[in-house]
Amino acid sequence: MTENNLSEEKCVACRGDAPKVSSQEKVELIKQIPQWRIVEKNGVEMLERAYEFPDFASALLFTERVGRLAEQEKHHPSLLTEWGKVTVWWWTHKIHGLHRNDFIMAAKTDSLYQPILKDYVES
Ligand SMILES: C[C@H](O)[C@H](O)[C@H]1CNC2=NC(N)=NC(=O)C2=N1
Repeated sequence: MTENNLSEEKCVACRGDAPKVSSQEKVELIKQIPQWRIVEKNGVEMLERAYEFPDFASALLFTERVGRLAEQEKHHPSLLTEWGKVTVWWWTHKIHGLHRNDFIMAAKTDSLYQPILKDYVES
């Protein structure tokens, strides 16, 4: 399996006529982000992952960093921030489904997680 280089990729500007990922692409891409699952909500396929935290402050810090990443990439998630937990959903609004960008953003989101926990342990 290729190294998880998804997190180094950049999102492409996505248009309304952009193709959704194919079933085969989904199989390959989801292998690179094994903690994520593909769910369907209101007929829209999206990527979903819940991250655990020791408290609300660290959950909020992670939320802030995911928000900053979204602004940088001009691609935005749905976020549910609770005490000790942040649930993230990625999908492409314009195509009402999954684009490669969503898998890239999920991989980038994963890379924000460990540094938060590490800082917490060391604090
Ligand atoms: C106008 C603005 O660029 C668009 O609405 C962008 C913003 N962020 C986005 N985020 C996501 N996830 N999907 C989109 O289609 C999208 N479109």
